[in-house]
Amino acid sequence: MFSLGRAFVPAATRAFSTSAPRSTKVAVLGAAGGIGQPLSLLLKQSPLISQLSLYDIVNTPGVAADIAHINTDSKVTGYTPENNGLATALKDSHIVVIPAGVPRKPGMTRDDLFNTNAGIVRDLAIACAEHCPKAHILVISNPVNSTVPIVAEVFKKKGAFDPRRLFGVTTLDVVRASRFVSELKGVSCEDAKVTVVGGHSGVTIVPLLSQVPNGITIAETGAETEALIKRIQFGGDEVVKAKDGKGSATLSMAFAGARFTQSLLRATVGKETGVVEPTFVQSPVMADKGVEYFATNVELGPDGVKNIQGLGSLSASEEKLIEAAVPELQKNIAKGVAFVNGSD
Ligand SMILES: NC(=O)C1=CN([C@@H]2O[C@H](COP(=O)(O)OP(=O)(O)OC[C@H]3O[C@@H](n4cnc5c(N)ncnc54)[C@H](O)[C@@H]3O)[C@@H](O)[C@H]2O)C=CC1
Ligand SMILES: O=C([O-])CC(=O)C(=O)O
Repeated sequence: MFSLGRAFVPAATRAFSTSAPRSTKVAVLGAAGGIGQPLSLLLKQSPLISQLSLYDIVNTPGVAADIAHINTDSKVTGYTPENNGLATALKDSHIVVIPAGVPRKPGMTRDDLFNTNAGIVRDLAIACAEHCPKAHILVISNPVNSTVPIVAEVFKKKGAFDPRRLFGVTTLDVVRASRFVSELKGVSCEDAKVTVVGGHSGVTIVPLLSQVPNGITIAETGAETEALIKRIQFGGDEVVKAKDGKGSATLSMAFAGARFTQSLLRATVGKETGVVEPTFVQSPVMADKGVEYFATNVELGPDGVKNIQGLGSLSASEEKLIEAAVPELQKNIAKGVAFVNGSD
């Protein structure tokens, strides 16, 4: 489990710095945005990163200059499209995190972002496949259920696809679910661990509340449980509404994105074993239902995806939630695949 104290405070940086690898470059694409800036700030605190490479179409020099003054050991560089900036930003990257693209406004679904974000993600994926084909690609840009297949199809066309290295970042769903359960039950977030599976939009977000450990019991049915499930599935809308036209979750997403990136670094460069995070990956779990990508808990290893965990035992209500997620996921995934394959 990610822990601020362990991973991100300067004291921990000093404690870990002697064993940190000499050259681990992490690139953030969309680094000047609402998510990109705080995410880059949090990543600057990671002792497992030696170079933080910040790319955006605007404003990156300022963001990079600012973050570069923080006295942790990593070097920060900023790039815009000028002077072949994207290629330089990506070259030799171990991880590329992608929060580039537009966020929702009230009344929009994540799928409504497809028309703008699909092209942005496709073009960035082409650049990744050309300049850092072995990098781990972490997709934050929505709609995640479609943008992850877009990246996969681009990499397949370039002969560079390795499903162990492509991740849709769904960490915010478990971060939220944990917080909501802790509020409802009056328990610590540390204890309120919620497995969330499926995808990253509305009904495709499926919390497995019957599996919450540590003696926390949540009724299978009833108004309280229904409201909790709805809140987890539509937590993003809560933020979009509160921001009232000024975007969607940025700070909690930066926290979640930093947690996932740090976990992947711990497993890949830190060679730590037993690192498990939920993530939307090419997965056998629902393949027999025609769903090629699916989020479950995944054990991360030196090459990325090491072991995709199954669903465990489900209540009858959870079976129904998964059934409801399947057609939506099929549609979202097919849309992403068609976008790349129809765009030659
Ligand atoms: N996976 C998840 O759980 C979450 C995903 N998101 C998604 O993350 C994305 C970004 O959200 P925000 O940071 O709030 O948006 P934002 O608009 O504040 O920032 C996006 C940044 O992307 C940059 N950008 C646009 N086109 C680019 C390109 N071709 N190359 C590089 N950079 C480019 C923009 O200049 C801007 O700085 C949205 O699609 C949003 O829906 C948001 C929250 C949670
Ligand atoms: O709701 C949105 O559009 C942003 C997002 O993915 C989230 O907050 O989970």
